[in-house]
This record gives sequence, structure tokens and C-alpha cells, in this order.
Amino acid sequence: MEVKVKNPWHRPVVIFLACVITAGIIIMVAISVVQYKPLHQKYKYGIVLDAGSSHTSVFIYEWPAEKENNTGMVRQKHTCNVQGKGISSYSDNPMGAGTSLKDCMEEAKQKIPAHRHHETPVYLGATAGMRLLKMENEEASEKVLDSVARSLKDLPFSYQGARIISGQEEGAFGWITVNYLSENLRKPTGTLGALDLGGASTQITFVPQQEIESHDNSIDFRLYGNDYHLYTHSFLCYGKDQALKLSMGKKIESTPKADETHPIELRDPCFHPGYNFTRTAQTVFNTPCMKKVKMANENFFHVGTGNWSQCRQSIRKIFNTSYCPYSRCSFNGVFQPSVSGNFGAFSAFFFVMDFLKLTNDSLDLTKQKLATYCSTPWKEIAETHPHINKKYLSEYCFSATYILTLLEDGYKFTSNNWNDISFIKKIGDSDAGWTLGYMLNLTNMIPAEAPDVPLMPYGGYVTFMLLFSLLILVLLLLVYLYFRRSTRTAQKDII
Ligand SMILES: Nc1ccn([C@@H]2O[C@H](COP(=O)(O)OP(=O)(O)O)[C@@H](O)[C@H]2O)c(=O)n1
Ligand SMILES: [Ca+2]
Repeated sequence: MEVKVKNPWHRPVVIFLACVITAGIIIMVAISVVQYKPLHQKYKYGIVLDAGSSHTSVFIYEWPAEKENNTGMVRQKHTCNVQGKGISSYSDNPMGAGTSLKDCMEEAKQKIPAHRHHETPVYLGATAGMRLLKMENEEASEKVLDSVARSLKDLPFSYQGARIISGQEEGAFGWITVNYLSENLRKPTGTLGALDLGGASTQITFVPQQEIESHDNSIDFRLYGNDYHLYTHSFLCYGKDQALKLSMGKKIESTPKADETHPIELRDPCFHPGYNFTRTAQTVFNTPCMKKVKMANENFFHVGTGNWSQCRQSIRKIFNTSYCPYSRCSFNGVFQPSVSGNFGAFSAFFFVMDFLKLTNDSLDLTKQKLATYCSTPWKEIAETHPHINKKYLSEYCFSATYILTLLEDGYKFTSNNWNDISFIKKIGDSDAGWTLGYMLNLTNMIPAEAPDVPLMPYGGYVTFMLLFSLLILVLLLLVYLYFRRSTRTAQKDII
């Protein structure tokens, strides 16, 4: 006998529910395939040594193992400052350069889980101090690099090289670091220019509004599917320590000697009134940034006069602005388009301006405050900061005046765009500097094209899957109940 369902229009409902369930299962399977996520987050590590002119720092970075190509995923886990001066100061004792790294590398072994050691890349990049040593004594610079390389190869990490990076690389990787950390690289919105002040060189890097007229200053990247056309320049000898030597050297050369028996008295407006030290000319002229002078073995009296505007005038003399083979220049005949957009100024730009609490004022107020600081007697300055190394303390007036002169007269910032400059040390957990960009580049962690991204964030994915499963269960339950009811009704009808 034929079984008749009592209510025939229920059939489309059943077909509809069956379709919804099938579609639901297909969607869930499809999302599971696209959305891969390991249950346990594993981290990978990388080490970069920044062998600067004044000191060496070790940076340890970490990132989730499965997210190498995601912007902003690499963060600084730990940093260690190597005791003593930079590796270029070991020219007379190259072995000492390698030994100096031991303590910090021991710390790195503790910070990185042992099972990751063998796959953790370690890179050493040396900057302007080693560029200068190479100019002065190539053999000594090679010995120093050999020594640090040997020391790093002895470690359980994956040694990837120790080399002097170019000024262009230093500028470009500093720019990549600040823009990676600010998560600017995957958005079509603006980027952040990078200003790096070291002891021996300084770098300026930004996306210009106008054409780059000199090939040497142009650098092109394709990052996450976006093209970047950058202007960059590194001024060797214009880091703050070398600039001080250039400036003092110029003053010494123009200071007449009273007589043959008495040392020169260098009256220096960039040092506080009451500051009075005897120095050897060797400490000023021991650099390939200046031509050697005859008086290298002589002493001179270094006497502070604390006059900011005169200090500024004296610093202007180390910038040659008398010739420019392009439509516009910064100084020393170097092409520079007009600065545009926001800038992050880091390393010594930050250390100096932060120490003097000059990071948040207008250009005019910064000048006023600095003028007052420079004219403060040395005795008062030394008493206010008893724990700060006297050499560093005595140089802040010069350094800050140099920073202002470099930014205003050199790079042509004005009071209108002064506040586009942010003096920064870190972005999030990570230091601004070239090391992160260098590692991202060498580990191919910034692809040229945008990497495939999961359909939805992990949290959203889990919630979606749970709700969808619940919905399907409810639908299945409804279908079951419906069939049970229909069968019972049919049985009743038969009876
Ligand atoms: N806490 C700190 C650390 C460094 N610095 C200065 O920052 C500069 C860092 O330069 P660097 O060693 O990276 O030298 P480059 O090789 O980059 O020219 C040096 O002039 C240091 O004296 C500072 O003023 N305060
Ligand atoms: Ca540096």
C-alpha cells in the first residue's frame, strides 16, 4: 500500500533543509582548507650585531614560526650592549674585537631555546667606524672582521656573515625598520622618513615628491606588492663624534698661536663656560675625515665659552654649501629633494634631544632652551648630573647644536615642518635602527608580492566554525524530528 505523507508541501521544506546542511558542510570544509592554523604557536629567532663606531649592540628578534611573511610580526626579544668601544677601536688588537662579543653571545644562548640554536641566523653588520678604518688601514679592518667572524662561527647558531654594510644599505634598512614597525608597508597611506645619527655617519631616507637627480641616491623596493622609490644619503664623517672633530679641527687651524712655547688656547663656544681641559691635537686629528696636520703631537687648551649662536656659526663651517651640481642640494654638493612627510629621528638624534628634553617643542623654543643650556656654567652642569660620564656630559651642547644645524641648514627643515620630526627610540618593543630591516631582508621575510592571508582572523575562524556547527546540529535535529513526526502520522493513517 502506498504511504501518503499527510501534508505534501512539507517536502520542499525537507529539500531546503537538506540543501542548507550540504552547503554548510561544504563551506566548513572549504574554510578549514583555506584557514590553516597550528594549535601551538612556535617561535623562531634571528640575531643581528650592530657593530657601530662607538659600540656594538646585539639584537635578538623573534617571530611566530608560521607567520614569517606577515607584516609587523617580528619583534625585538632582547638586546645586549657589548662592553667597551666599537670594533673599529681594536685595530691594534684585532683578537680583542672577537673576544669582546663573548658575554653578549652567551646571553643570546640563554635567551633562545636550545632546540632553535642551530637554525637561528646570526649576522654582523659594521657601519661607519669600520668604513673609516678600512679607508685608513684596510689590512687592520680585515683582521678585525676576521676576528669577529671567528668568534661568531664558534657559537651553536647559524653564522651568516660579518661585513661592513654600505651607507646606502644603512639608510634603506633603517627606513624599512621604521615602516615595518609602524605597519605602513601594506597600506597605500604614507610612509615615515628615517633620520639616523651615529657617531661617524648620518643617514637621511624618505619617499620624495620630486625626481631623484642622482642615481647614487635612489633606491627602489617592491614590498608586499607595493613599489617604493626612495631617496637616501649617508654622510660619512657627519656622525656626531666625527662632526665634533671636524668642527674642532677647523677652529684649531684658524686659531693663531700666541708664541712658540705656549700651547694653543682653543676658545670653544660649543662648550660650557668654565669648561677647561688640556687635550692633544691627536685626539682631534686621528681620523681620515680630516687631512693630517703637523701639530698632531702638541697639546692645546680646550676652553668653553658657552655661546650658542657662535657655536652654530662654527658648526655651519663644516657644511659646504657653496656648490651644487643639481637643482638643489643638502650640503657638500649632495643632491637632496625637499623633505616631505613625517620623519622618525633615532639613535643619537633621540639620545641627545631626549637628554636635553627637547623632543616636543617648536623649533624656536628648542633654540631658546638650547641657548640657555649652552650658557649654563660647566660647574653647575657637572653638579646636576654627577653620575654621567664627564666626556659625554660636556658634549651635549655641541651635539644638540649640531643636530639643529644639520636638520635646518643641512636637510632644510624649517619651523613649519620641524614638528613633522618625531624623536624616537623604539616603535612598540623594537628599537628603531637598521638591524631589523637588514634581517628581514636577508631572511626574505618581506616578500615582493603580498603574501596569501587567511580568510579571517583565527579567533573569528573558531567562532564561525562553532556557530556553524551548532546551526547544522539544530537543522539535523529539526529534520530528524520532522521525519519522526511524518512517519508516525503515516503509520497512524495506515492503521
Ligand atoms: N645612550 C647612548 C648611546 C649612544 N649614543 C651615541 O650614539 C651614537 C651611536 O653611534 P654608532 O656607534 O651607532 O655609530 P655609527 O657607526 O652608526 O656612526 C654615538 O655617537 C654614541 O655616543 C648616545 O649619545 N647615547
Ligand atoms: Ca649606528
